[in-house]
Amino acid sequence: MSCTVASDSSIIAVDRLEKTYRGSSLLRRGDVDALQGVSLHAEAGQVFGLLGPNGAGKTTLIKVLLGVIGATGGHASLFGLPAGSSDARRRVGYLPESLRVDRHHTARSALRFYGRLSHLDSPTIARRSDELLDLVGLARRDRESVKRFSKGMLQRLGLAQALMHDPDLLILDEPTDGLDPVGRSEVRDVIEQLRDAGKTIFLNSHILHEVELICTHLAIMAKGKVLATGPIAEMVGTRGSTSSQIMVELEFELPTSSPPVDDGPFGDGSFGDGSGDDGSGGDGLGGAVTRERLELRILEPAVGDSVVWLGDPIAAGSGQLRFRCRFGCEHRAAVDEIVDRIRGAGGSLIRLVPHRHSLEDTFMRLVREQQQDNAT
Ligand SMILES: Nc1ncnc2c1ncn2[C@@H]1O[C@H](COP(=O)(O)OP(=O)(O)OP(=O)(O)O)[C@@H](O)[C@H]1O
Repeated sequence: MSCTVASDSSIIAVDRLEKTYRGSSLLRRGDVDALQGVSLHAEAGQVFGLLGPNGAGKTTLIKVLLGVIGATGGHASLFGLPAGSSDARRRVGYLPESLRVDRHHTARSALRFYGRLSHLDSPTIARRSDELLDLVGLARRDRESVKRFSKGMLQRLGLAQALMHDPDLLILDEPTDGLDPVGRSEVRDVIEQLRDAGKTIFLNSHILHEVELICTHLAIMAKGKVLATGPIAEMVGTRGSTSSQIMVELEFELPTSSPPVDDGPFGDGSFGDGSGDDGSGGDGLGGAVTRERLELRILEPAVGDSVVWLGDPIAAGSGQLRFRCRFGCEHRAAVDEIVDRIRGAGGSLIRLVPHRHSLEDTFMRLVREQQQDNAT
């Protein structure tokens, strides 16, 4: 899944970047390798999320991109220009994790202040302020003291300040952190509008759900390393995912007239023998049903013989038992096989919903694998 080849349209290109914070013998503090060969790239129009647990190196990477600190190895560029150079910096808007706007400001006077910092002239400041206050939903509260603003409103004002000089790239440090659900959704709406307007956005977050909702592309970091990077659909989907497991939710009915497990509806009380010798290819399938319980079992070379679902009917009526189960298997053929067997036993399929892996599944697996690697 790792894909680090920069192209001509790369807005951000990071290549084997390293950053070591030097320790101090006086303070008995050792060196910290915050970035250990980080490579990633973001293209124009992407919303690129940097996801990682505390201490992963996300803020350090953003600081290097903004030129706040220098790298100790590797290379980082924005728009093909060295990260931190004034030409690159001019084309970037930045929203820090907690922007402190002086309490005496109104939203409009704050934007005037930031516009002047960006050396914009007064007519441009007035025009951009109108556009941006409208975009972030503060047009009607523009002359109110920011003292009365909620955290969400302050964050939206922060987005407006980052956009004053109409940058090509927006870098957002934890843009929804500390906001309530309403505030988060409002900030997300603004980011989505910017994405639709074609802005490139690079954001850093440890909120998995937010990243999944907003981002088109992603890098997962832990302990100074990129564990995976690519389009978000690949990170959470089944196709091309680092895990090929398919999660399936299945709802079906079986006739109640079937005898109990020892002499069940699948001939000898079970279906399949799990050996793979039953014409189901390499993926054997086993299962058993009684009036009360149904057991689905899949034998696959990758996972071995395992009971994947064992459960009670969710409803009974008019000669039918209804079951709902959710299970994971490595091969699509196994899903087809289960469906065929249910039909073959006189059952009928009500629903079959393939589930994507959640980003959390992918994230937790990668971080756990890294922890295991470090432990060995
Ligand atoms: N100025 C510094 N001096 C020494 N070590 C530092 C400094 N800044 C960060 N670190 C260390 O570098 C590592 C990466 O920190 P960084 O803040 O980049 O991670 P992060 O992913 O942004 O974490 P968080 O989500 O907690 O902000 C951590 O071990 C941190 O303690």
